[in-house]
Amino acid sequence: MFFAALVITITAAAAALMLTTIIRRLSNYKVPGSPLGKLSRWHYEYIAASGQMAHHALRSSKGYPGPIQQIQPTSFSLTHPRDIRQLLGTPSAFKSPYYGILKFTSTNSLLSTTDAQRAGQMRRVFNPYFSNAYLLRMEPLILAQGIGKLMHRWDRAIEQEGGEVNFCDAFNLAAFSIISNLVFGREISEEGEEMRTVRWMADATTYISLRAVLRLLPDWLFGLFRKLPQEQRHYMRMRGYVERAVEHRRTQGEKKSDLLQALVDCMQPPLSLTPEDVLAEAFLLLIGGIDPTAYTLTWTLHLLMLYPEHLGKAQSEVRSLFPSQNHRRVLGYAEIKGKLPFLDACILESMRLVPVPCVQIPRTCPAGLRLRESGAEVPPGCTAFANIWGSHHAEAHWAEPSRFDPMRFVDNPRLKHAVFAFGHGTRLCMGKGLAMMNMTVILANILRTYNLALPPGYTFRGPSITDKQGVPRLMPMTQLLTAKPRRPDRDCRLIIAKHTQD
Ligand code: HEM
Repeated sequence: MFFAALVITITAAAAALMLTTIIRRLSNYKVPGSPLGKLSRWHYEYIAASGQMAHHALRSSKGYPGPIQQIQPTSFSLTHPRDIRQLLGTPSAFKSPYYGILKFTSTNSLLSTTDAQRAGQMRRVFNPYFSNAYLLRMEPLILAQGIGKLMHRWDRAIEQEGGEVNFCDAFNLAAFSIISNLVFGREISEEGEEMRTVRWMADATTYISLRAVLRLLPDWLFGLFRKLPQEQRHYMRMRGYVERAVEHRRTQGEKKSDLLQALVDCMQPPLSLTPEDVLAEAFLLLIGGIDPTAYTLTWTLHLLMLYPEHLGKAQSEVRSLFPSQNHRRVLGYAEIKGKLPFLDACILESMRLVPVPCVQIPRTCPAGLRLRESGAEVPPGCTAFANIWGSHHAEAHWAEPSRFDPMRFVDNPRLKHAVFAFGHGTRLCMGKGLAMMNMTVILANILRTYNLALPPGYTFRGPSITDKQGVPRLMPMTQLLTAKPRRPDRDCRLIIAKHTQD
């Protein structure tokens, strides 16, 4: 009797506690949001781990329920560009512990650290190597390794293979060559070797991305997915590549003046980085430097191919300013910077439509952060996600958001401040200048030199070329940490021919 009463009392108490928690959570913070998300953090973790973050961010911005939404019991998502700028521009809104999933090795890098002091120190170490002056000095190397080698291969493909090329592979290879020479002072020399390295790199980033999103799941579930033999093997190869570069630099007598040397020098006081710390930073430069640049280029060229009117316009712009009497001369950044407004707009519009490396950028909120647009005060210690994908597609901010329309930036240059593909504020991407230089130079030279056509039997869209709104459909995408084409072997092919008349 006594035990029965005890069990009933405990059960009733537990039920009452659960009910109060549910009611408290649902009525918590008077902002819109899905009840599931308000009740439990697992709903959103599942969305992230299943690669649906972009889809979810998009869905949450459709119909625009307002500038702020609750996505977890203590997490909010911000969609208005002004609120995003305010959040990312607030120095005391530190990176949230979510960044822990972005550890490339066993220690934190600049990207994953939530320690603002350590981040400040590392940014000061990196800064001189991303300055305009340094990049201009290194331009001959960047051009030779990137567009120079790419055009050499494409010219050969015209002569030997009927002009069929894969632009996704070409951009990965170009980005890899530039970073391995600029950062590590190393060449990937033989032709066969180059393509194999690029495949290892793609597998390594898949492994890192999967490991990152699976870390959102409970440990036991992560354990089940841990075995990805090929991806893991290739991750280890790339790790070996970075380790050997660091080790070689540490042990060789001669000092160089590059990023790797700057990192190796940090092993001395005052920073006293451990070898694992140096490895983590070097790995960040490799992966952060290659993946986003190569895939932003891939999406931009894909979009230009889907919209022939914009392709034609971009080609005319570069060809009329820089006639191609001498095909062998590669256009450099100093020559074209600021002179190709339409091409600049195409790159920006592509980064708006597909902001490759970021869906949501999370920050831990400090006390007293009142958002100007929503008027909400996010409770201190809670996570606020800058919903980049959602903001870039919100109908409240963009006319026909799913359409690739570079003219929107030509007509209204101020709109560029609402594009956050490189982040914003104190933790803005360090490689923005290098990436813009690479992307502009590569695209301008391709558009000037080659005529581009889709190969026969180019079928990713199946029977319907456009979506319900009449907008050309993008090739299928895999969205883990970065947005990549799902079938680059099928969907990133082009037939190229040399352009001969201006
Ligand atoms: C189109 C190309 C690129 C895009 C779209 C891009 C985008 C981003 C984004 C969104 C972040 C994170 C911002 C945040 O978490 O708040 C970031 C961070 C970073 N990126 Fe990039 N990135 C690109 C190319 C590069 C390149 C070429 C490098 C250098 C080799 C680079 C180095 C870094 C570094 C070091 C950070 C960490 C900065 C910090 O946490 O303070 N990125 N990038």
